[in-house]
Amino acid sequence: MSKHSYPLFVAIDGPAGSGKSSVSRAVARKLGYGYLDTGAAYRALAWHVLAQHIDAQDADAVAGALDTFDYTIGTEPDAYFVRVGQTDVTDAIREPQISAVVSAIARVPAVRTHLTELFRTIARAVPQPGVVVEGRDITTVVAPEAEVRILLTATEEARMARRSAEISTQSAHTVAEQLRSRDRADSQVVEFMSAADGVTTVDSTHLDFDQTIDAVVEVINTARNSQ
Ligand SMILES: Nc1ncnc2c1ncn2[C@@H]1O[C@H](COP(=O)(O)OP(=O)(O)O)[C@@H](O)[C@H]1O
Ligand SMILES: Nc1ccn([C@@H]2O[C@H](COP(=O)(O)OP(=O)(O)O)[C@@H](O)[C@H]2O)c(=O)n1
Repeated sequence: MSKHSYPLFVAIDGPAGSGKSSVSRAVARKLGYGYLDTGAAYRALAWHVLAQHIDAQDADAVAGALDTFDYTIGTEPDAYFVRVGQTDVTDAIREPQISAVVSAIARVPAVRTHLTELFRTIARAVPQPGVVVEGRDITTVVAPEAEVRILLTATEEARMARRSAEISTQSAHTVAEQLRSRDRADSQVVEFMSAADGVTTVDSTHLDFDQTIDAVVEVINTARNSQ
């Protein structure tokens, strides 16, 4: 199959709370593209590991859990869902107990290799003319050849404030501490705090949500026009 029969690949990376999921989904909706949230797969595997009473710190046991990991995700921006087997885990994977162990799951090399392949397969299969794929290592590992590569950033202060506004069950202090410690753990595995060569940075610190969407769409349009 020639390269042009695949959807246009928009790769977006960034730290927790930078707006990757919400902005990517809105951009996909606006452009009529598919949307792939890769963090959901790491979270769903963490959910599966906990459901199987596997120790999340036991790398071999976590890698073993991939054999029974039956994962489905919706790539329509308006019909997002995440399933493991027959169980809808869309909301369950956002719970604090999942966020607390997901970095341990994500540092297992066999997990990263397996999920990276899965992301490439899912992204290629979307029916739309393009796909927005967001995570931590999309611009660098999953799709370094992507037509559009963006690092979405915001100051730590802005990211913490946005995330704690979403979570009412925990104090702002707890949310900030957990986010900071997850970013620290994730940074040891993949680089997502600074842009790799050829990656365009969009800093949303002083942009509101709609302005951030416009900034990302502009990067996509510029890249498309130069191809
Ligand atoms: N530019 C922005 N200005 C204000 N709020 C934003 C902006 N971008 C994202 N948000 C909000 O911040 C929160 C975190 O965004 P989210 O997409 O979950 O981040 P990530 O996927 O990077 O962790 C959401 O409530 C989202 O609506
Ligand atoms: N491409 C990716 C995406 C997520 N992840 C891992 O999955 C976790 C959850 O990702 P997420 O995108 O849902 O996290 P948020 O930033 O949205 O809270 C991250 O903390 C990473 O440990 C990863 O390692 N590589």
